[in-house]
Amino acid sequence: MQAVEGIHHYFRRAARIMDVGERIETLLATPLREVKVQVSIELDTGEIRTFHGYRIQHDNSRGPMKGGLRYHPSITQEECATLASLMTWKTAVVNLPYGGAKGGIAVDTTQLSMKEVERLTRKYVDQVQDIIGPTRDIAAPDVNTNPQVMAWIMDQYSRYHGHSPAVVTGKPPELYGTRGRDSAAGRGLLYITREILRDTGLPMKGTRFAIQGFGNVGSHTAQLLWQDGGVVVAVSDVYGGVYNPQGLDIPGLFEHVKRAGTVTGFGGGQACSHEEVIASDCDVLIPAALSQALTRANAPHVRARLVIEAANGPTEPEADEILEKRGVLVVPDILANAGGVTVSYYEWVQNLQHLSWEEERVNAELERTMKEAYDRVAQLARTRKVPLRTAAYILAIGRVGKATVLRGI
Ligand SMILES: NC(=O)C1=CN([C@@H]2O[C@H](COP(=O)(O)OP(=O)(O)OC[C@H]3O[C@@H](n4cnc5c(N)ncnc54)[C@H](OP(=O)(O)O)[C@@H]3O)[C@@H](O)[C@H]2O)C=CC1
Ligand SMILES: O=C(O)CCC(=O)C(=O)O
Repeated sequence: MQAVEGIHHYFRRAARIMDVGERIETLLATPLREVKVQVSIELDTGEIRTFHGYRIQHDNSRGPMKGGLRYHPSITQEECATLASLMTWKTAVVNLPYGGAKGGIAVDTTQLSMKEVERLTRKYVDQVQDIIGPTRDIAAPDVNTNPQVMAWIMDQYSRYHGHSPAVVTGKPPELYGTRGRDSAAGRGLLYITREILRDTGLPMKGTRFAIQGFGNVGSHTAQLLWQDGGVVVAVSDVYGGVYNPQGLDIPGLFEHVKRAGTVTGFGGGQACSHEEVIASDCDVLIPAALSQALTRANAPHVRARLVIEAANGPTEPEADEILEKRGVLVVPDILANAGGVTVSYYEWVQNLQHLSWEEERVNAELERTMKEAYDRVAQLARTRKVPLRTAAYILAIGRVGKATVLRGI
């Protein structure tokens, strides 16, 4: 089953338990707007190259639409639409006054120079500037985009509409970005991990984590869990993985990645494959790369007691079922990785109010928001006797559905 269908499956399962009816189900599942644009740039060689860009706006009943921008060769309009819907449910789970959106460009940025990525980003903004905006749709980083890309988005949009820092979040702190956004998704995941470990009776100290993906989310997650007493036994990136049953030296690994650009070849552990990371002997598995990491083929081999979804859509429904039957508890993406968009919200609030918060305040607000969301989801899971994922969707669909009805269809 495709990632796209998988996420719709989770939505439909919860909507049917709630008995929202077929018409409301269709309304909530259908994006408000899907935009596909041509993004043509001149390469450094003078050659013209054309890429496809997307921005999908899923729902705005609870506020302006919000979601990241992904640069990846395999991104499609359908995948963007699914990820946009995931943003609607995620912002609702953490009760932010936002809807959901997602965008992307089908491009392999490893083949482009920085100047070319800048031209690509600015051209994309030229093509979507009339449908985004601080009160309409606010972009943010996702796979292969970063604070520099966000700065170009802000600059290009401002050329059309005047100074507009609030059109995008995840900007560099020197240019209206908030303190704490870079590590926010990992930090939010840390707060959720503390809660779930407490509920399952595992202490943080000594608990063994395996993390797939060592980008923004995966690397901050590894560092924060390690600082909190966790033992990170395996990590991987696109080139492969590294494993040490005694725990990887995380500061040493960071040094290595800075030099080598990959976790592979790190001397503090043994090389392992992607699948060996998934099946590694650990207590908690954290997929923090792309969707569909956990499939019906590898789910039977997962040895962790807990899966905490840092990536969006990493677990196929068949894998989800297998994990549930095997008693592996899954903390869903729309709760576990919501720290990123939560701190994006704080950045937007600061931009609108011309304020700059201290990092302590950002982290304290994030902790409160994540704990509150966890409590609501865990309580719903207990009372409804459903998995955490279904409970999170029930909470989100309830909030979005109510806002939709109150506003009037
Ligand atoms: N950035 C954010 O604020 C948020 C991101 N997310 C989600 O988290 C996930 C990761 O995003 P982010 O960290 O921002 O992205 P990055 O681009 O920063 O990092 C992605 C990481 O995944 C690795 N990777 C890619 N393919 C594979 C693979 N097949 N096996 C193992 N590792 C792989 C990459 O390796 P390499 O470096 O070698 O290319 C890189 O380490 C995505 O699903 C994203 O949607 C969710 C919430 C917020
Ligand atoms: O920070 C944001 O606005 C959204 C981040 C994102 O794309 C995500 O949570 O998947």
